[in-house]
Amino acid sequence: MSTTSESYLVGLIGAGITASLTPPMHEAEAAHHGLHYLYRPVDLEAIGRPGTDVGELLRAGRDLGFNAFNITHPCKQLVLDHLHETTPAAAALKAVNTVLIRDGRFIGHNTDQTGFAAGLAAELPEAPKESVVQIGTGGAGSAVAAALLSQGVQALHLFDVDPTRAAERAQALGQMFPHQSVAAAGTEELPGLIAAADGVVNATPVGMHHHPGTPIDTSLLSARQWVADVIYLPVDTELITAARAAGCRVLDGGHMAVGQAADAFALITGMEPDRARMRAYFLELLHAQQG
Ligand SMILES: NC(=O)C1=CN([C@@H]2O[C@H](COP(=O)(O)OP(=O)(O)OC[C@H]3O[C@@H](n4cnc5c(N)ncnc54)[C@H](O)[C@@H]3O)[C@@H](O)[C@H]2O)C=CC1
Ligand SMILES: O=C1C[C@@](O)(C(=O)O)C[C@@H](O)[C@@H]1O
Repeated sequence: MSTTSESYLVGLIGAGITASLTPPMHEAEAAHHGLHYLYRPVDLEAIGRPGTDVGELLRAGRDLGFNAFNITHPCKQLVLDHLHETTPAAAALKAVNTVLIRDGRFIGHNTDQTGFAAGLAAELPEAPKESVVQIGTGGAGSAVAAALLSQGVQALHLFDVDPTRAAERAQALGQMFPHQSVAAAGTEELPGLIAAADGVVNATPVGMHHHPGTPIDTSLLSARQWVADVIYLPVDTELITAARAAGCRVLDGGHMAVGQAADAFALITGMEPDRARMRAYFLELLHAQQG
């Protein structure tokens, strides 16, 4: 038996997340810390609820004794209206993926941003950051762009097949980071920007198992550059593989997946997780899932 002060009850609210690897990552790390910790996916598709029910589900979770929730697609923006407090970074991004429940109040954080930033700092600590090109400016891309700027990228060039989205993101991020340069890039200037950049980041779905290919012409890459991907299905995307072959340093998408989970775990428990151990377990889970 355990009381609410001795155990943790956590959930993930989102659509199509029943097979997510985040719940087992949290539970395995908690076991290493000797914690009673249960983490349940609350799959909107499985329970037939729309994303707009996220506030109702949060309040039900609070009443049932949950300590925290991760929040994912399609609720990262919808949840904002239901929070009592939001960190300045998450408020600026207008996206929350972690809600702590403290004294009945909901406090929103964004560990997608901090998780990507932590992976970049740990894996590519010496990476030059004068100029970076990021492809894709959707949900994950917004958090990644803010992470890149928070890590000191001086000039960030954003490209998206939806140029309006890239322009809006560039403007919003420019306001968040007024001392750095953020600009939307056009199709014609992209090859030149990629060839000249210190780093190239993919935040599109291109490269996933069901969406093969690379989002850029990889012949533009050279050994002095670093390349990051957000995709982790597979971990070794065509982009990461081509970048490695060109001699580039790489950051695969598994680092963001583990980083967001590790940062949420730290916020929920107040304990520092062993990130290398979480990464090793994550890779084990991925391999098992792929048979
Ligand atoms: N590692 C992690 O923890 C996470 C990884 N992801 C990955 O991020 C990927 C993107 O997810 P979201 O941002 O949620 O999707 P999204 O649909 O919100 O954004 C994708 C963006 O990429 C753009 N895009 C698509 N193809 C493009 C191309 N060829 N060139 C330029 N832009 C292109 C779209 O117009 C859109 O703006 C997912 O496929 C997933 O694999 C997502 C969340 C967390
Ligand atoms: O978007 C994601 C991915 C996720 O939903 C998952 O299933 O691993 C977990 C969320 O915390 C994170 O923000």
